[in-house]
Amino acid sequence: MNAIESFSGYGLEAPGEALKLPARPEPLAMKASETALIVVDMQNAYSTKGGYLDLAGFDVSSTGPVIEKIRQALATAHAAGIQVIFLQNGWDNGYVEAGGPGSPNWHKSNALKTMRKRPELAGTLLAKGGWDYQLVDQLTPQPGDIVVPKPRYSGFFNSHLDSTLRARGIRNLVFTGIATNVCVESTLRDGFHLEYFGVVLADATHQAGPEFAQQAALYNIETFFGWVSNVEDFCSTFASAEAAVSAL
Ligand SMILES: NC(=O)N/C=C\C(=O)O
Repeated sequence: MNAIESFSGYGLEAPGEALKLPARPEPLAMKASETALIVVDMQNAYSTKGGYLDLAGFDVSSTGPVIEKIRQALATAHAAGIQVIFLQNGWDNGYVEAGGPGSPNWHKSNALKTMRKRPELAGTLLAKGGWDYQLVDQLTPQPGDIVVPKPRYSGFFNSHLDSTLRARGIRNLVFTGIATNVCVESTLRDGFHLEYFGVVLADATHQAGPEFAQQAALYNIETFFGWVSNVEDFCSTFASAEAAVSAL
């Protein structure tokens, strides 16, 4: 019996059968009705040439397969009745939400730093309404999906993510998106401290920076904050929930 199997719930029994997702360091039992698929920041900024990460000098040349893996995970989540949540990172076009010099974000954000270094880019990176901020065309939210804007790396800060999840009785968060070592890991870590069970689908994520950053993030998650699985196992595990939903 793993940690989740021994948990008795909120007092209200969530519908559906608990399925066992193969994961490291051990399988995880989850009900589709208590699970959300979180798609982290799949915006032009993070996965498209000419977007913020590319302009700031990060390699985005191998994000294509990640988009495809996320599409597969989304198809399974939709069919299985798993709530899909898209996180979308950025700020108002006046950058008030980014914080001024009194905020560490103003000093550390490579988007803000890149715009300060290259004034011709001012107002273009991660600004609401702009191309850079938009979700990539291949991953358009479907009816019923929820988009949660966020102004910091962690999806739990200055956002409605926590209340959105709690209101739906969701306690398992399945993570995909970019970047594994920044917004994915930050959100999963904060989720851990808020008592959510976080699992990352490694092949549906990509790091910002060298490959060792991906490995380090996955190591941290597997060892300290959550679980690591992959898209194939996610899809085959929830195929039976899919069958149950289509039989309704
Ligand atoms: N989505 C992310 O992981 N973002 C990483 C860096 C940034 O937003 O500056």
